[in-house]
Amino acid sequence: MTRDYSQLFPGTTPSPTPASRLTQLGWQGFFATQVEADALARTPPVRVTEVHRSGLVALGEDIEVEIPPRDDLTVGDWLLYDADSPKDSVRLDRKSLIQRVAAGRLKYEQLIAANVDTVFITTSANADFNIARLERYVALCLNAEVEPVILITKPDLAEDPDTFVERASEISARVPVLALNATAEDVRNKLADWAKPGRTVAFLGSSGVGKSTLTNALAGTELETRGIREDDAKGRHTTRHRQLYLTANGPAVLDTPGMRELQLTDVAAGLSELFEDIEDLATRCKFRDCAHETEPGCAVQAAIAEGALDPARLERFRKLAAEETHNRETIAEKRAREKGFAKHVKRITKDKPNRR
Ligand SMILES: Nc1nc2c(ncn2[C@@H]2O[C@H](COP(=O)(O)OP(=O)(O)OP(=O)(O)O)[C@@H](O)[C@H]2O)c(=O)[nH]1
Ligand SMILES: [Zn+2]
Repeated sequence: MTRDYSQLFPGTTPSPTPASRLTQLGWQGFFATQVEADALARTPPVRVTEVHRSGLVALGEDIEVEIPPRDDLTVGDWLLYDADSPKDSVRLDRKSLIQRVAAGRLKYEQLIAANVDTVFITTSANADFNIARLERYVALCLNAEVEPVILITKPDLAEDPDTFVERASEISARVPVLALNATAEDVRNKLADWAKPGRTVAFLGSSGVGKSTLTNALAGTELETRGIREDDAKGRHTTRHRQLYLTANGPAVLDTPGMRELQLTDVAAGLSELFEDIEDLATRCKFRDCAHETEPGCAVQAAIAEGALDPARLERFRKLAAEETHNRETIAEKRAREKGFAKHVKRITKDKPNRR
């Protein structure tokens, strides 16, 4: 089976509507430029749409394949599928990667999703609205190299929806904020700047804020239903959804349980980006190790005194930074332990090649 993938390279005319299966899957120039055309024909690109303990499901232009379990892969990854040896399919470089710290005594990083373009951080214009949580999500997105957009749902039920938009807009000038009724007709139009064919989006937010309603609105009646299947392996009858939905003329929509409970891990870069105003101020403190508390010559406290910095924002920055440091240290300890163990294993399995 040889296919011509040349039309998938950037700079060529886009395929006629409806979008090709690969475009629906979120195939982009970023990935195409990583591979020679003949390699694409030999080992066609497939995208991981589901991860199970028993293996991965991946879809391509006209193939659906299963790949043995690999802990270096996650939903959204692009692979060059090797039909002769599926486990050796090569992963293409990621455009973005969302991770979390798994809960439990031993914290470890868990890959949540790869190659998401836009995360719609979703909250409602009601008691769910919480600036600190929004900041946490924004930092997480920036760190993952994902573009964050804040959506404020249920404006139709709020007395003064504009105040929520104003408050969310203060988080960062580079994060767009939109109020939208998730149950209204114009959802696709309002999200059209980000939710287009060839792109991958996800919704992040608390239960009940409208994530499913928005997902359905984007998918419309064109929701890819072949992904829904029955699983009665445990004698129970539950409907499970594919974790990556394809839409005929819209984006790929990622909907995984893992997206729901995200904590901070290794997001130092995202935090610096989000709180760059405070970091800028801190460079002007008299002492390099200033804790911005009662030190003389503290530029951060001076800004608070002048009313230029909200003390609550400094507090939130401290809390997020402390959480990030704690998570990073716990992971570093665990890695050090694992490394010791890995060395030990390597010594006894010396002749076996190590895939990672
Ligand atoms: N009036 C109004 N109702 C909304 C809006 N957004 C969501 N709802 C309603 O709120 C309820 C919860 O919406 P869901 O889409 O199920 O919320 P969710 O975020 O997917 O919730 P989980 O699946 O628990 O994570 C539904 O009854 C929606 O119709 C909105 O903007 N306006
Ligand atoms: Zn200071």
